[in-house]
Amino acid sequence: MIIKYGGNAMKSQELRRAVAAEIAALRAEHAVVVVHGGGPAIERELAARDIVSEFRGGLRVTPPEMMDVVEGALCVLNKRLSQDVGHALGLMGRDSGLLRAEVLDPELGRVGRVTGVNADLLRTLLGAGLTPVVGCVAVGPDGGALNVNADTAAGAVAGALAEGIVFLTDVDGVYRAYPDPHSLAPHLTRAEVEEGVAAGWIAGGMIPKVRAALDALTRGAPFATIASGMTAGVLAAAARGEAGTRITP
Ligand SMILES: Nc1ncnc2c1ncn2[C@@H]1O[C@H](COP(=O)(O)OP(=O)(O)O)[C@@H](O)[C@H]1O
Ligand SMILES: CC(=O)N[C@@H](CCC(=O)OP(=O)(O)O)C(=O)O
Repeated sequence: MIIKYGGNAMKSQELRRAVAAEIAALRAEHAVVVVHGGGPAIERELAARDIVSEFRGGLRVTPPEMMDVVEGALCVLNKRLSQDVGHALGLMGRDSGLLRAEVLDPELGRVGRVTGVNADLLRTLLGAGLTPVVGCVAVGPDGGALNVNADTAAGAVAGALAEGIVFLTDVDGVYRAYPDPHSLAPHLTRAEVEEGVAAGWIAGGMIPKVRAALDALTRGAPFATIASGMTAGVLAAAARGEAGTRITP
């Protein structure tokens, strides 16, 4: 199972440790790959350098000189997360071509579109009893780093391994009338997701998540679920289809 773990589900050290404990518990029954982002950690490092960043279509415009700061922040987080999870190996997408990418749009700078995943490396690590913890920086055709939205990176990994994925975030799933928690959709089809994005009831940071979920399903993942990282037992429940919003083809 692939777990996408992003900024909103790691707001405090307590939450980070709680999610790590959930992941460790899930390993008793499932081989697990963690793919993480860390928007707030990136923001902190940029702010410390008086750098203001701009988002277009949910993606951080990443000029070349900003890339080192983004990568540095994610690398530090990667080591913390893999230590929290235990029996883990923290890697960036740049290691051994784990995530290969090309420039998505020159206007966005060093932002990548994933073109390949080294699934064999992930299978080797899993076979050795290690949990890969993957940071969302890919290697580009020029050998340099590319900044990939972590939802997109996680969806690509789930598709490459043809395994289910859970996107952990700070809401219980996709609401039909955000932020009314009673409007949580337990299931959404591809057509309903497309309608939600077009109509605007799926917005902001939820758009890359549902798009990555659909991409994973297209590539062969058996399920894609969006769920809250703040709920105890969420991963086991999501694996059974009993938590969050499960997106189906
Ligand atoms: N229909 C919706 N249902 C739930 N959340 C939504 C919806 N539309 C937009 N959102 C927003 O998407 C956010 C989750 O995306 P994001 O902040 O990028 O999460 P993360 O940092 O965990 O990747 C929610 O906190 C909420 O503000
Ligand atoms: C291109 C792009 O936008 N990359 C993201 C990568 C981190 C990320 O996606 O982190 P969350 O999962 O916490 O949102 C960024 O720079 O913020």
